[in-house]
Amino acid sequence: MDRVQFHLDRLLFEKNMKIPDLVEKSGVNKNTLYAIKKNMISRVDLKVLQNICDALDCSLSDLMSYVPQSISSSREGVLFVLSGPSGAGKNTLINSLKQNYDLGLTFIPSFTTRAMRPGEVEGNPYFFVSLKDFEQMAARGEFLEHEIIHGNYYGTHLKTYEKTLRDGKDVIKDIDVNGALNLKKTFPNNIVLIYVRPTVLNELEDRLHGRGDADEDIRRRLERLKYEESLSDQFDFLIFNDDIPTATAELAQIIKTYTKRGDTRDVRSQNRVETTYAQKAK
Ligand SMILES: Nc1ncnc2c1ncn2[C@@H]1O[C@H](COP(=O)(O)OP(=O)(O)OP(=O)(O)O)[C@@H](O)[C@H]1O
Ligand SMILES: Nc1nc2c(ncn2[C@@H]2O[C@H](COP(=O)(O)O)[C@@H](O)[C@H]2O)c(=O)[nH]1
Repeated sequence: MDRVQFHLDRLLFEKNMKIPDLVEKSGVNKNTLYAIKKNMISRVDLKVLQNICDALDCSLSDLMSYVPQSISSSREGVLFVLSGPSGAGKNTLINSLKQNYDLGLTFIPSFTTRAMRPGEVEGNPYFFVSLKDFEQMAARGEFLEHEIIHGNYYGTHLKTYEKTLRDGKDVIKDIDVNGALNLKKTFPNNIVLIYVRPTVLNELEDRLHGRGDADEDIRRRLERLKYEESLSDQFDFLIFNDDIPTATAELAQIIKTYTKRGDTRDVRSQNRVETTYAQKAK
């Protein structure tokens, strides 16, 4: 597996640029850029990296990350990742699962720079840190992956994931689409990616209003919807969260299938469930 991962795809999206724009701005060969974008390059000149970073006005840690062998080869626990548009109900389903099913899942809080919402506390669902502290943690390589989403930073804590999965514990966490797909490269054999959305996407706005989000924040969150939807077919399952108990049951069913005691922990070898609501996305 690729333990060095490039994030050029995301950076281009964020800068609203295409490969030809970057060729022009960086002077780097088109084929090299495509290979980096697809994470299909095994060696690269430092000057090339420098030119790309200059052209995108980003740091090397924005462009690429490194996953240590110790974590990339972990096969112990299974990591269930919920992604999807803001307001889809990912956290609602995780909480509903905790309350209604005893599946022995561990939830690992991420670190974020966003402000606490009413009802949230330190360590649940996040560790809330300043931008400076987050950047220092990122520079020290403490994150398995990190992303800027809706203007805030979010990061998964490498050591905690390493220990929890190595201890054989199954983990559930909501992660944005980029983070989810990056984690799939890190844990190709013991990750299940689940995309959550309401059948009618227009409902998202009402849900976010209902949650108490500010108008400006809602606008920013929904701006990402098209991008998120464009990646949904890369997920293993799609859950339509229209009715919370039904969607929770679908989620529980997927999890039970992958965590049966006595089964191999290599989730690739297990059959996937197909039900009315939880559909294999491809
Ligand atoms: N099936 C549903 N029907 C109606 N409302 C729902 C449903 N599921 C969740 N909600 C409500 O929608 C709002 C957003 O849900 P939630 O915070 O779980 O979304 P999320 O996907 O975790 O969002 P984000 O990505 O912004 O963290 C909450 O107020 C929640 O109560
Ligand atoms: N890439 C990552 N995405 C994360 C992480 N923790 C949460 N998230 C995602 O961020 C958005 C916004 O969350 P909110 O709590 O501010 O509404 C949502 O899509 C989460 O799934 C993380 O560690 N890495």
